[in-house]
Amino acid sequence: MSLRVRDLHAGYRNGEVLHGVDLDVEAGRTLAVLGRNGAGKTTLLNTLMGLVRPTRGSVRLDDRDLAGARPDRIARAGIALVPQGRRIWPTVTVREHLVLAGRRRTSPLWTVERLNDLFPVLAERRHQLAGHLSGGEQQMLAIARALITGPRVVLLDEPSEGLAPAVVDRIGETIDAVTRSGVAVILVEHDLHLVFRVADAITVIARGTVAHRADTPAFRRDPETAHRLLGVTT
Ligand SMILES: Nc1ncnc2c1ncn2[C@@H]1O[C@H](COP(=O)(O)OP(=O)(O)OP(=O)(O)O)[C@@H](O)[C@H]1O
Repeated sequence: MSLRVRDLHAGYRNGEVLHGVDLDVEAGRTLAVLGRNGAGKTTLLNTLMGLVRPTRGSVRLDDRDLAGARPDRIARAGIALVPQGRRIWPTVTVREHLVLAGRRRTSPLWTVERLNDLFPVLAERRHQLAGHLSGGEQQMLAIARALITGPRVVLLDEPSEGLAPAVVDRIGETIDAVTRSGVAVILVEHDLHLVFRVADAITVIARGTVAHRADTPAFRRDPETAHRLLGVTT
């Protein structure tokens, strides 16, 4: 399985945001997408999911081009988004989240039992309202809700946002478990500690284009590039 994105253009009424993005990710690998605020990372994930309509380019999952397809068709083809801010439903229980998402299941890879093993806290709290979970637990639920649909590619938008370091470590372990199952991950993330821990490769977006690409060890050996493109000291 591979996802190949070529020359992707997309934006909003007030203008184009992505000006021809290329990226590739394979089964069982994690690609991190980095960039300064406003670079277009969320727009990229939302375009891959069909929530923003591309104006040009291709999004090939194996031999199917999904560019321009509706989100439900993209989900059925095997792409799932864990959105920025998690978007869980506060007044719905943990179990109901998984039951509702499980109706859209396209593969039996991630069963409820398997998700319970990966997220024992969600199993314990299955009858609680999601709004009563901690931020970390809500993020686990958002990831579980994506996995239960049986995706081949999971798009994660800033999963560490607002979480304590120990909880971010758990997110890292979760991403490792997801890729070990053969699923590909595209991770948009500001926390470089998490990125360096889980990503095989890194693509940096600047002003809607790919400014840099490297495997993670090479990126770590090049702090000047990280500083120039991201404004951070690694
Ligand atoms: N719904 C929208 N309508 C119009 N413009 C938008 C919309 N969403 C984002 N934009 C604009 O698109 C550009 C890219 O935003 P985007 O959220 O994709 O960046 P980002 O790299 O994810 O930033 P951050 O790291 O802050 O989340 C910004 O200029 C933003 O103002």
